Amino acid sequence: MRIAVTGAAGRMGKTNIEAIQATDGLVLGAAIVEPTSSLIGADAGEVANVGKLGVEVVGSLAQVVDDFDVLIDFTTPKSTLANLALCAANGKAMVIGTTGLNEAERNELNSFAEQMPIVFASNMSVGVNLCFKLLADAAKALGDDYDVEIIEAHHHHKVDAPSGTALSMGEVVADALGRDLRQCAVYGREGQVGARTKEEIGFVTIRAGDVVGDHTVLFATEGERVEITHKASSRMTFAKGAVRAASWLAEKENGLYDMQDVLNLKN
Ligand SMILES: NC(=O)C1=CN([C@@H]2O[C@H](COP(=O)(O)OP(=O)(O)OC[C@H]3O[C@@H](n4cnc5c(N)ncnc54)[C@H](OP(=O)(O)O)[C@@H]3O)[C@@H](O)[C@H]2O)C=CC1
Ligand SMILES: O=C(O)C1=N[C@H](C(=O)O)C[C@H](O)C1
Repeated sequence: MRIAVTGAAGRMGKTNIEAIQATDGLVLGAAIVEPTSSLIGADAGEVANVGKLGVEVVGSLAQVVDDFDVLIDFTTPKSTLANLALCAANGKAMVIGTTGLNEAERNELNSFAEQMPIVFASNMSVGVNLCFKLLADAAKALGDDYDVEIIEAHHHHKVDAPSGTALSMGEVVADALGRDLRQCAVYGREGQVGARTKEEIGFVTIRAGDVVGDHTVLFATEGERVEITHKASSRMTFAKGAVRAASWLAEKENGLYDMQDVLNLKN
């Protein structure tokens, strides 16, 4: 299977190329960077520090549309939507890890899934996807007596907040408790905000140094606290998930899938 990687010079793009290179049955078909990038023409393997791969970095996905079967895209919401349009028009599948999409952008992504198979997940790691399951169980067992707060930490380059994973965790917990996250989320607190309401789900964002990605969901009541924590120490955990999703997508029907589908964690 031939895989294309957009954002090929980014933190995840480079790691995805490394993971493709290390996976039997997958080959890098194309590597795409921004049209203004000085890396256009370079060897994609050299950009990703895995040695020459004989794939020239290009500045436009349209230019290489015949060179791949599945696109792995970890870029920006605007770039992801443009790439979706091109892949839908050309019968390609996509694995999308981009976070920070607003509601309208999410809806647009969802509608592309009628025309093509898509795996879209805020976090491709096995551990976080297991945590989603544990969180639903914990929220159902603990119920409304426990305050829920979600704390996430990432490196100082990250541009969206809260992280996509923190928001997904919030959605899982809110669903399990019969709440609508859009109504009960509280993003940071400052000043005379008043006492906490029972319903709210609070989000705390830390941006510092080179933290790859830490997430904790805290359930607290009088007398005890339960914390479910995941810590990523290497981006390779996300890249391995992305290439696993790309292989899994082969022969899949059009539709929107997530990593729970890929990992068979839904039951
Ligand atoms: N789902 C998951 O498991 C994970 C998701 N992520 C998400 O992935 C995204 C990327 O993260 P990260 O790699 O750290 O970010 P980076 O900024 O390192 O990489 C993004 C890359 O996309 C490139 N890009 C932007 N627009 C275009 C375009 N129009 N065409 C081609 N390339 C483009 C950027 O190029 P330039 O630098 O030239 O602007 C950059 O190289 C984020 O949304 C992040 O939250 C990250 C890790 C795991
Ligand atoms: O930007 C990152 O780095 C990460 N982004 C994803 C998110 O927003 O949840 C996943 C991971 O935590 C790393």
